[in-house]
Amino acid sequence: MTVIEVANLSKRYGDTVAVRDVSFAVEDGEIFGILGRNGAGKTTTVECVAGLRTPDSGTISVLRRTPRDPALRALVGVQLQEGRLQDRLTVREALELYSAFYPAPADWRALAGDLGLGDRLGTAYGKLSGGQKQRLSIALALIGAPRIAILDELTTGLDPQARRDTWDLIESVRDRGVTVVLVTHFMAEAERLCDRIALIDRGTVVALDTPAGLVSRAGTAQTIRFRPAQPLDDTLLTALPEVREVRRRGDRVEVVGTGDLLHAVSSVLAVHRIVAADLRLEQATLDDAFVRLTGDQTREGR
Ligand SMILES: Nc1ncnc2c1ncn2[C@@H]1O[C@H](COP(=O)(O)OP(=O)(O)OP(=O)(O)O)[C@@H](O)[C@H]1O
Repeated sequence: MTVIEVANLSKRYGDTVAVRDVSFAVEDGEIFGILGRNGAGKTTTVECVAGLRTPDSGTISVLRRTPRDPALRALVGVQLQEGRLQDRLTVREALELYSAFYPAPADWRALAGDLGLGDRLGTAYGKLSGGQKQRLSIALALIGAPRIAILDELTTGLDPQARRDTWDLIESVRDRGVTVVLVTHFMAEAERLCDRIALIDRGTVVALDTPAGLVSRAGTAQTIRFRPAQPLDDTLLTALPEVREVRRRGDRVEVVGTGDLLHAVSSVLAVHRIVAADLRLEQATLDDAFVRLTGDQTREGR
């Protein structure tokens, strides 16, 4: 079931075109990534979806309603980049305050416990670590027991461990049955978490696919290395549409190709009863795909 549908969304600020003709659909229960470098138009897109900005053109439907429908307030939890709280507000006060906004809020004590904030209820926001602030902002996005959570640049500024903890949290949010829209400029984050990704560049969607789909769509080469235990005729491999090149390095074979290369090569080896020893696959990453699909030479904004 589609829970968010964005069709031909455009938005400009004065002379700056922030978003141009963006379309995508988010399915129930998925983690949907909006990935792009700084200034690509990600925040503008999700702010329109959250009803915080008015598009210049295009249509948006969220749970079959228009974004500003008051009924959505309890159904969509939003954690936006500038969601800072007052430094002196404690975790407990913030949670109580926010739960008062909703008709049927989640149990904030349980939520704080689930998010590892149970022992921080009396701590002032200004005294929390970066990771704890992020946990609190996730808790506040979930306090209304929403069906959709929109999380924008959640892990920016966190150290690698706190970032990984936050990834686990996002997965646990999805496991509660909440659909997650995740805005990020971190490739590794999108690759690890997202079921599907809309890759946004200069205000437009340049590709929309699974992480693996984006990698193979970019046509970035992968390499398989192995040592055949029986004699191998290279033409068996070069005949495969997935294979671009077969190289020999001593007793090792290197197969360069695209698509589902590993499956294609291992099927041929199995048919000819050739055992591949020390088999290694060097996979292209989403990082490589990003560079290809956006034509980004500077590799900025990763
Ligand atoms: N309120 C605003 N007024 C004028 N220009 C804006 C405003 N908000 C965003 N922009 C511009 O619109 C473009 C898209 O910005 P947006 O914040 O949507 O991108 P983003 O992909 O979320 O980037 P970031 O990750 O840096 O937040 C940028 O060129 C930005 O400078």
